[in-house]
Amino acid sequence: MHSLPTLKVFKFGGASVKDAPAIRNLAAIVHLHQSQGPLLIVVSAMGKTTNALEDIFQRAYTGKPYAEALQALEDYHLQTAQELVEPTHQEAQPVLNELFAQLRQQLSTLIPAQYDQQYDQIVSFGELLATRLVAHTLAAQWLDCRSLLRTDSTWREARVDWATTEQQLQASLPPLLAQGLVITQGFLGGTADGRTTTLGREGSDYTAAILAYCLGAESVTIWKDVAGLLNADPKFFADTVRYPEISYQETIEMAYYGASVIHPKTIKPLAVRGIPLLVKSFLYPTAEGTRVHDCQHGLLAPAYIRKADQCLISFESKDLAFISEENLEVIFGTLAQVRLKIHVMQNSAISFSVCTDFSAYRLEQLLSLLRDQFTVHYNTELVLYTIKNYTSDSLERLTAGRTLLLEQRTRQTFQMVCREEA
Ligand SMILES: Nc1ncnc2c1ncn2[C@@H]1O[C@H](COP(=O)(O)OP(=O)(O)O)[C@@H](O)[C@H]1O
Ligand SMILES: N[C@@H](CC(=O)OP(=O)(O)O)C(=O)O
Repeated sequence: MHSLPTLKVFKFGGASVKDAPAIRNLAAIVHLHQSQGPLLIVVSAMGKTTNALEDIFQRAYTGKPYAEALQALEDYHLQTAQELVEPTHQEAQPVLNELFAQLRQQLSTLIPAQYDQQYDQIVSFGELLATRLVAHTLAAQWLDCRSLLRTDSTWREARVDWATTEQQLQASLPPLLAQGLVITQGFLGGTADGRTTTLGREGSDYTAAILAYCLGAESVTIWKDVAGLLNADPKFFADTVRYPEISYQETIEMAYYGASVIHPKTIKPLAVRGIPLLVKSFLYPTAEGTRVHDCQHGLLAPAYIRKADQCLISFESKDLAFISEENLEVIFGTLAQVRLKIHVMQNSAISFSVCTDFSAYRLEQLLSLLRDQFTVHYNTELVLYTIKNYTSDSLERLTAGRTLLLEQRTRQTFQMVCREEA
């Protein structure tokens, strides 16, 4: 493999490009590091743009009005461009106008019955817009990663074609990086026939890891609004502690259980090639942060992980038959078919329960496929909590005053499903 051993990959997420001051702060961080070797910058959509695009898409797909929401999104981008100093504004405005014209055109010609595919074509505009703005601000090269990051057509959660992606990136990136900074989009990929795919919500961290893996980079840094990888989300827990260093394995488990600071697919490619992941604060860019790498450490402080918007679905066989391997095969097959992922499962004699993300659309599909065979009950607006490396104190802290709908524990990990706090 032709690696770029001094290449650093920086990933800036929605919070770090949410407005003009944030983009200026990004530029300051980049300027600090620019002279230290080649730099590849991965950028997500601005602020909550992906949520806004999801909403606009949903409205357009179901025939509801969306013009106002689309105008607000356009104003948000143009206003941000305007607040950035010249020549960013002059240069970026026609590009943003052109992208919004394309978006309007695509929204008005959505193809029915291709929900997930159409979703990717629309929601991907967030990253296209943000990267244009950042590239103009930094006067840097803009790379459309959809032509290089090859995926299959598993819409909304595309799988990477590693061999093709590696070969294409290795052929294209070194000459570009030799000329200076390169800005590209997180979250997006492209099929062999040129259609846009997305890698799953919050997938830009994963993009950074894919690029680093394929180019044999020195490190990946993800710039966040927190001090590093903490033992809990500070938005929901007081007294969090930062892990100064942590192993790939611990991190992969935390991300898998739902620590949303790192996309769960990010770690594996980095671990395979021994590339460290640095989680750093864009608010305090010179502070230490967290180094995720191949390291040994003692027992870590218990990690509390909160996964909101969960749904607990239980299936009972209609004839009081026991839950058998045959029944489970049907249930698993149907969950896979409607693309609902199981986060926790439990069975009793005649009932089988799974905790999944809530999606009204996918739940309705599931019910229509299984209603004849099973009695299906479900509860929504639930939270799945996990404690890794739990202690009796941490269990007490989390469970006090809560009614649990489901509980499970192994030697290191405790999980419970309960109602969303009011
Ligand atoms: N264990 C954790 N450590 C640090 N932050 C966490 C953790 N779990 C969840 N978070 C949340 O992750 C957020 C940062 O991730 P995210 O919002 O995805 O960043 P971005 O979209 O800007 O890349 C933090 O603001 C914090 O609320
Ligand atoms: N913009 C996409 C991809 C992403 O990774 O975003 P962020 O880096 O802001 O989590 C999303 O919101 O899902």
